[in-house]
Amino acid sequence: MNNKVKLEQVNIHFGRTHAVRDISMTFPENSVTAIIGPSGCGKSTLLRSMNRMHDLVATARVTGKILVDDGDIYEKGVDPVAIRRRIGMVFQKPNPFPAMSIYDNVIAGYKLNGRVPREEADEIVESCLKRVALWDEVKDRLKSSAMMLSGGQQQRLCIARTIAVKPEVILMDEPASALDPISTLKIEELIEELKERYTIIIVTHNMQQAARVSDYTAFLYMGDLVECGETKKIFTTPEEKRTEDYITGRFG
Ligand SMILES: Nc1ncnc2c1ncn2[C@@H]1O[C@H](COP(=O)(O)OP(=O)(O)OP(=O)(O)O)[C@@H](O)[C@H]1O
Repeated sequence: MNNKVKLEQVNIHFGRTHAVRDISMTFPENSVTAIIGPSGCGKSTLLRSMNRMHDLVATARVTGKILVDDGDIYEKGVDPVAIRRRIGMVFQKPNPFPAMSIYDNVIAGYKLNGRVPREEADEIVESCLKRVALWDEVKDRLKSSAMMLSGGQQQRLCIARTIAVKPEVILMDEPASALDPISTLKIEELIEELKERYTIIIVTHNMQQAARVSDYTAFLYMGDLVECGETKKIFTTPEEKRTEDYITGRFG
């Protein structure tokens, strides 16, 4: 399998805090990789480095290489906005644009490329909403505010907005942790489907969720990558004692 994203000796500092320490690993194309580990171990920090979110944080410093299709996304001259289009992000709390309708939320990012003919926009909205299994629930109220939707529906809308810009990689930061069990299940099923087209990297606190949705798992502890490999192996026969202690609930 092709490696879509490759990290080479990635270090991330916030001022004097060394949040991510010398991490090298790969993320295979069309697969789901879960990043797990106790609170504060650097999961979100690592995830955010993969679409240059730290550019917006004055104290943050990212060193090493982050390669997508072998191109370093931090290389001089690379436009971070173009990177964020290729590498989309879904956050913990659903964040639809509150003043926009359901329809406008889906097409908002795509429209940044320029004017979009009505028919093309209609097609994109319908196909993206179908792909996140929201179409049947909202097709009769596309012009209603996105804030009228439930939390789980809002999160699926945000995923529709993310895929509308045709990303290659989708980063998800605890995408279901603010949702009820049924909405969580829907998001997990959706992740399974999305990996056919995208490379997915998900941060989760929920070990069962990591075991259910991911093909590969990376375990981080205090900024270090302790172990990374096939999810089945990490959860049954991990190499490192710290991994075993964490997944069996002995700490964290
Ligand atoms: N913007 C920031 N400024 C300063 N320090 C930060 C910033 N973001 C993260 N950190 C620090 O980096 C370290 C890693 O934090 P991070 O949020 O990545 O952990 P996490 O594993 O995602 O935790 P959680 O599971 O609780 O969300 C922590 O020590 C945190 O305080």
